[in-house]
Amino acid sequence: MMEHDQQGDQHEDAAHEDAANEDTAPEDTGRAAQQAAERAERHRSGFVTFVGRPNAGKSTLMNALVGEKIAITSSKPQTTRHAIRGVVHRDDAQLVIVDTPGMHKPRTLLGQRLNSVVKTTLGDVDVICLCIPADEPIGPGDRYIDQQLEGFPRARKIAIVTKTDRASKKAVAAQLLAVSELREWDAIVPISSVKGSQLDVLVDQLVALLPVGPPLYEADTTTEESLSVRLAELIREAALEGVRDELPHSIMVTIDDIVPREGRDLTDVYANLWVERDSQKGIIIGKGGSRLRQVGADARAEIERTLGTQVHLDLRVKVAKEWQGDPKQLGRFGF
Ligand SMILES: Nc1nc2c(ncn2[C@@H]2O[C@H](COP(=O)(O)OP(=O)(O)OP(=O)(O)O)[C@@H](O)[C@H]2O)c(=O)[nH]1
Repeated sequence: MMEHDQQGDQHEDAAHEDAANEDTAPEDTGRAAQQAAERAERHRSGFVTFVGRPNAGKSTLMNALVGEKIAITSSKPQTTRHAIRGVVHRDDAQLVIVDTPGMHKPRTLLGQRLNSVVKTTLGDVDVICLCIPADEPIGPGDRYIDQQLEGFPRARKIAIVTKTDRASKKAVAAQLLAVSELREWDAIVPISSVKGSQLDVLVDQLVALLPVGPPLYEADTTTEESLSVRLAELIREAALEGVRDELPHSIMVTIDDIVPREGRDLTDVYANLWVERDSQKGIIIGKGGSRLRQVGADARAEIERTLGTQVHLDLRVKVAKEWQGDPKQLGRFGF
C-alpha cells in the first residue's frame, strides 16, 4: 500500500515538471524510454566456465571476478569438487560463472565422476575459458584439455594466460604465442588474479561473446551454492593447509547441521571430516589433537566471516574406507 502511494506521488511530481517544460519534457520522456528499451535490447547474459589443469588458477580467478570467497583455493591440485556458480553483475550484462574441477585423465572412480560433471557443465555453457599458467610450459595436461574442447562446438572459446605476475613480460609474450598455436581462439587474454590486472579486459571479452538476453539472477546474487556446501568447503580448505602428501584427495567434509542459538550471536555448526584410512586420521588429528585444533580454529574464523556470527564448530574426524573408489560412499558425498 505504502509503495503504491509513494509511486503515485512520484508520478504527480513528474506530471508537474512536464507541465512546466511543455516543449521538451514529452520528448525527454520518450527518449528515456527509448534508451531503456535500447539498453534492454543490448543486455547480454549467459554461462561461462573455466577449465584447465590442476593448479592453473581457475578458482582464484573466479573469486577475483565475483569478489566473494566461494570456491576454495589451495596450493594443492584438484581441490575443487563442486560446480559452483558465481554471478558477475554489470549494467549491460550478467555473467554466470560455473567453476569446474580440473579436467584431467581419470585414474580413480572419483576422477571419472568429476570428469562427467565437467562434461555436463561444458555442454551447457556459452563460453569456455581454458586457463594456462604463464609461468609453466604448455604440457600434455593442457593439450589433453584443449583437445577435449573439440567436443563442445557450440561454446565460444577464450584462452586465459594466468598468473602473469609470476613471469617476465618476455615469458608472457612467448606463452601467448604458444597458446595461440593451440587453436583458433575467440580471444586470448593474459591476466593476474592476485594483482587484479586485466580482469576488466577479460570481463569485456566474455560479455562480448554472450548472447543478448535479460538478467538471469537477482542483482544481489553472488552464488547459488547452498550454505552447507560453502561451509564444508571452508573446513576442507583449512584441513588441506600444511598437508604435504596425497591426503588432499582423501579428505571430504559433510555438514550435519547449522543451528543458530536462540537470542545469541552464535551458531553451532556440526561437521564431519572424512578420510580414507585410520593412518590418515592420525595425520589429521596430530599429536595430542594439536593439528585438528588448528584446523578447527582456522575453519571457525572463516565460517564466522561467512555467517557474520560467532561460531561453535563441532568437528569430528571419521574414516570412510577407500571412499574414492566406492560408488556408495561417493553417492553419499554427493557425486
Ligand atoms: N602469483 C599468483 N598466484 C596465483 C594466481 N592465481 C592463482 N594463483 C595460485 O596458484 C595456486 C592454484 O590456484 P587455484 O585457483 O586453486 O587453481 P585451480 O586451477 O582452481 O586448481 P584446482 O582446484 O586444483 O583445479 C594457488 O596457490 C593460488 O594462490 C595469480 O594470478 N598469481
